[in-house]
Amino acid sequence: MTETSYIETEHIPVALRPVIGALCRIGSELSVQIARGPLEERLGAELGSNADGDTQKALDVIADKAFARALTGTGVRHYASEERETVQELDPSGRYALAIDPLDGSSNIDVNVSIGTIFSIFEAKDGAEDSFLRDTDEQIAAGYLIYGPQTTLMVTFGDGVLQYVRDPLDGMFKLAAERLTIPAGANEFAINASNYRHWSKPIRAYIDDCLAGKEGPRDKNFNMRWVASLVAETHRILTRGGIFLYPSDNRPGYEHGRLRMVYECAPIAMLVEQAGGQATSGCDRLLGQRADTLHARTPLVFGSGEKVSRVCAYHDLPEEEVSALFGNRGLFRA
Ligand SMILES: O=P(O)(O)OC[C@H]1O[C@](O)(COP(=O)(O)O)[C@@H](O)[C@@H]1O
Ligand SMILES: [Mg+2]
Ligand SMILES: [Mg+2]
Repeated sequence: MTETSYIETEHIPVALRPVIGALCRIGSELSVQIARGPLEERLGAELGSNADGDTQKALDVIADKAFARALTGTGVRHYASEERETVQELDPSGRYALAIDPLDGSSNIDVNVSIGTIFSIFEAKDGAEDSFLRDTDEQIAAGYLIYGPQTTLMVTFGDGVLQYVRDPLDGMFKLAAERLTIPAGANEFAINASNYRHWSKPIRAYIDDCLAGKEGPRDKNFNMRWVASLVAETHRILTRGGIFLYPSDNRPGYEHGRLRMVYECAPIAMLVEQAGGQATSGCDRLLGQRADTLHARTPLVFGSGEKVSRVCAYHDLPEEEVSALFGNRGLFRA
């Protein structure tokens, strides 16, 4: 089988078909391994830590090596991975630079909850790092694979979001939807609320007002979700709406949040905008910003546009308003 026989290619730009095909081939293999769970050799075993100091699990390393190998010879010149300190050259004459989070949500490997792979593609520059430390608006493609009850590829080439589902009957990724848009009006927010005491006042005020529900200034009830897999949260929001926040907070090392710009936030932001939503680093549009190091972190807020703008508006409230208890927060009372 050639790489491109793993996915229906009609909507994929010709030059990128080998790259997307290779991602789907490895995604397919990983989905089988992940589905076997404990029948496999300890996928969730801790091996040590990666360049960024995060714990590295066996599956993080397996996925990284498999993607690097499969992408060699597909037109990828520069390969940047969460699991590697520096950029690796795969194909000196390749046209593309690909950044990858080979396994996202690795705390969920052992508990049978959705995990995934996130990727971002640029036209390569001569400089390895220069190919990634640039305006995120210059991405030419972005997407993720999610390994859940269904294995799905969500991808954009800058003209809307395409959804492909892996058919377990023949292992082929088949087009399930195109021009996907984030539904408006879902009353769901996703944030790791255990960090409440570390957040800034505007983030606390925003969440306080959601929690106050019908009795608060928002005058409606909300639901909260936290899967701890960015791919799973993104998939839910692309499918039924809502908002995701991983803000900066005052824990040491979290001054810029937790998530990484190059291979997590930039590709998710491109997908979200292509689906009609918004993505910011709290207030400022994320696309258009650039990372200054390969593993740099950034706060991330994304989801349906109206909700993301509201988070930004809380940052503009005067001090007495963000400090006030929700009952007294006058400006947001309808
Ligand atoms: O454990 P926390 O602080 O809630 O962080 C959860 C976040 O960390 C991540 O798992 C980080 O990704 P990795 O598993 O690739 O390191 C995200 O998927 C998720 O949104
Ligand atoms: Mg991740
Ligand atoms: Mg990861």
